[in-house]
Amino acid sequence: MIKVGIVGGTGYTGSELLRLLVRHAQVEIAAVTSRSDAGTGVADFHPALRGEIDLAFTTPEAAGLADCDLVFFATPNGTAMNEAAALLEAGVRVIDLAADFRLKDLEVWQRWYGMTHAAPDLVEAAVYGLPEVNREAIATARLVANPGCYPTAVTLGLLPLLEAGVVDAGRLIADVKSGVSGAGRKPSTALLLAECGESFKAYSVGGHRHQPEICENLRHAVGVEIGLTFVPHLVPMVRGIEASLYATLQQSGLDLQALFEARYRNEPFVDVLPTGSPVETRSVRGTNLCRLSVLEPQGAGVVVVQSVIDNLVKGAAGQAVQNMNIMFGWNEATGLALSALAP
Ligand SMILES: NC(=O)C1=CN([C@@H]2O[C@H](COP(=O)(O)OP(=O)(O)OC[C@H]3O[C@@H](n4cnc5c(N)ncnc54)[C@H](OP(=O)(O)O)[C@@H]3O)[C@@H](O)[C@H]2O)C=CC1
Ligand SMILES: CC(=O)N[C@@H](CCC(=O)OP(=O)(O)O)C(=O)O
Repeated sequence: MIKVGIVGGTGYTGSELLRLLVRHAQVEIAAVTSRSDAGTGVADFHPALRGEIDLAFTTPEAAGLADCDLVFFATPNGTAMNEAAALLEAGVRVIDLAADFRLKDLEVWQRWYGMTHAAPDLVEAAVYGLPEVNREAIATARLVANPGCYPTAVTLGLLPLLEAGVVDAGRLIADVKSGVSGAGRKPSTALLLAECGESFKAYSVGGHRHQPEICENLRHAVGVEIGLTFVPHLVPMVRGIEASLYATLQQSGLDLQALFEARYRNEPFVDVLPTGSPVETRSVRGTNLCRLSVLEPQGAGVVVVQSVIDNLVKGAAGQAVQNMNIMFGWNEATGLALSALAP
């Protein structure tokens, strides 16, 4: 049994961590923080957890995080970078669900996140927590940068094509849609039902901070420069990401289905669907799965990959638990045997 702390237990990814960790056989939740709800019972705040947890939220300062074996930061960007060094020094392992340690290029990070990095030394030491690429490094990591939700869906979808060198890496397109929980629980007018319900829109078309994260992932994995047009959209649903990915094939006559099946054959959380199967977010809702489909419509030389995840699970908390399992040498799927909530 290890002791874990969760910083940010009232947010959407913190809630999802709680849902997964209360039933995790190897974990004791020792502390859950919220500055605004300190003193409130965790199960009073999250009624779905009644009978599962007997703790109250504390402030981060009073949480005794240095006594934990592992601390998850489910906090806004720019939070963990101020706290991680002291925890690591105290022997605590850290998984940050935000973007503080995701990009190795600090200049790019500072431009996109609009702040000066408080712990540049730790950026180098951090391991990007995408198990399908970095499993070995995650196993020995003290600090894991949990990937972004869009980058998880897009990277897993494009990786087999780029690793095999069969598409033009300079002209990739990711047309991606997210449910509103991707924006977090903090109130904003744009996320009111009357603003985003019965409507569908693209946003950040001119540039989104996940584009450099995806490019860095793919460049790191395959060693070639990546050109990617990434356009996110907001869909009036709560959970889920669907990524439609387009790439120009440089070879003909490929068995794309076999390529994808071979790449992910041993991956517990990537499911390559049979050709022609429906690819829908509800098939992964509440699970840690990424489901993929690959096609070359009309044999026209353009490959279309569809990738679906639950942004709060494989896109955040589930992937963080998967990383924890790897870091502590447990079966990677511990606590993650989840059925999809469909319909
Ligand atoms: N939502 C998603 O689908 C995904 C989110 N992420 C990332 O995960 C992180 C958390 O996201 P999400 O759960 O949606 O965010 P929320 O806005 O829903 O929750 C944020 C949580 O952090 C706490 N918090 C805020 N500021 C601080 C601070 N300075 N110090 C300590 N605690 C703080 C809040 O509680 P309080 O203010 O009371 O302390 C709250 O519990 C973000 O970085 C996000 O970008 C990553 C992948 C997917
Ligand atoms: C729908 C929506 O608003 N999505 C968020 C994704 C946020 C997120 O998860 O950001 P990180 O992964 O970088 O922490 C956005 O586009 O800003």
